[in-house]
Amino acid sequence: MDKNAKIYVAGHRGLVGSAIWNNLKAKGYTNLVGRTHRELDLLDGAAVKAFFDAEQPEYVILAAAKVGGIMANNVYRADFIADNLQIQQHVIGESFRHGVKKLLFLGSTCIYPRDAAQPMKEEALLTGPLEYTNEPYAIAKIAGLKMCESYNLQYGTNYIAVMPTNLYGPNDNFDLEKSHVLPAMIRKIHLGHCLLQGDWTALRKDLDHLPVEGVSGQSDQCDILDKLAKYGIHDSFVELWGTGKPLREFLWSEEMADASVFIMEKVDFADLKGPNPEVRNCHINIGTGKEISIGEAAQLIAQRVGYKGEIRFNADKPDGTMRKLTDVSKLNALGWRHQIEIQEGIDKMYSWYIS
Ligand SMILES: NC(=O)C1=CN([C@@H]2O[C@H](COP(=O)(O)OP(=O)(O)OC[C@H]3O[C@@H](n4cnc5c(N)ncnc54)[C@H](OP(=O)(O)O)[C@@H]3O)[C@@H](O)[C@H]2O)C=CC1
Ligand SMILES: C[C@H]1O[C@H](OP(=O)(O)OP(=O)(O)OC[C@H]2O[C@@H](n3cnc4c(=O)[nH]c(N)nc43)[C@H](O)[C@@H]2O)[C@@H](O)[C@@H](O)C1=O
Repeated sequence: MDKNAKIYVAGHRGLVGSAIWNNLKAKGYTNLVGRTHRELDLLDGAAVKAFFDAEQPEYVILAAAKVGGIMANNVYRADFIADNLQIQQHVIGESFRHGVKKLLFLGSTCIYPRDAAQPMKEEALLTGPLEYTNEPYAIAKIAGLKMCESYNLQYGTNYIAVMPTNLYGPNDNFDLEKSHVLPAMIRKIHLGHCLLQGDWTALRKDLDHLPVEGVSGQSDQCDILDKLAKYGIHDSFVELWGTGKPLREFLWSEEMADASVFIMEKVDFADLKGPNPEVRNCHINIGTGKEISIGEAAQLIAQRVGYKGEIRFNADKPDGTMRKLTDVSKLNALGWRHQIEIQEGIDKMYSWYIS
């Protein structure tokens, strides 16, 4: 990609999009275009067309989506499939109609069957039933992957679909109900620590930054305690979801960004297609190839926070899939490998969170 080529980063304020934006800038790309959700609703097809008509980007990175953790996916099922299908239809469709040279689509490793052999290879796609808790979202992501593959095969476009594992990092979503597991556990254990230490200044600062169902740092102490208890945060223990037994893989968001830019710069669909007459599974898993249990991750967070209270698990909440370790041999063979391991990532994330 030419350093002054116009690159549209959809979702450029999100966890991954903001990291991709910063990575591109650091690599000397000078002509980046972004629109906030408020400036451009990607559900509005006419608005997306008008944006592409006006901006004519040469490259597109689609990191905008309706995204959330296990509870959000399981509850807002219709929104997750409807919104993500529309966002993909509009952005990939307008990229095609405007002759975009290359597009990167971000899917997710939840596209693989719940019981896929571990670690999960790209070829495992569509070989079995999906995990129920995020099936709508996964179906939307599979559709996005197939849109890229189908445009490439019918029209000769160069759209690459990447399937990231669980991601975490700065600008993550710390909502106590809708977020992914690492930001959720970091915030819950941080708030539990504040309670145990009687550090109401830090606790009120957190709630001022991100109120919980209307309870902010200015609220009465008893209202704060009631609300935090509803989310499992008590003065002597913190209650997390599930059994703590599921295994997860976690990639630092800034490394996800680096892998995304690496693929945009160095990998084309022609490299992935191979000799097979029936072309499928040209997508690329992006991850670390390493896993940790939710319980072990909670302990790493408690150590980093300095939390001395008890950590409990509530098995009435869903575990989701028990494992979803990615096979990253294709990514490694292409020349990219992660550097940041989970302990360092948790340290970095908590330092950012309390800064
Ligand atoms: N986080 C993770 O663990 C993983 C993420 N992914 C994928 O990576 C990509 C980025 O995810 P992530 O950065 O975590 O998500 P975020 O929620 O942090 O960022 C998504 C961005 O998309 C924007 N957005 C959502 N809906 C719309 C809309 N209708 N119109 C315009 N903008 C919209 C959001 O804006 P706003 O917040 O203002 O609504 C936000 O800036 C997604 O495709 C996701 O599926 C894949 C695997 C794991
Ligand atoms: C990236 C990935 O993310 C999602 O899949 P997920 O990995 O299942 O979701 P999650 O990050 O929320 O991790 C859930 C695991 O963690 C345990 N857990 C404990 N305590 C909390 C807690 O407080 N919050 C949350 N969210 N989970 C908790 C919980 O019991 C379960 O075992 C989908 O979007 C999927 O489509 C996808 O793409």
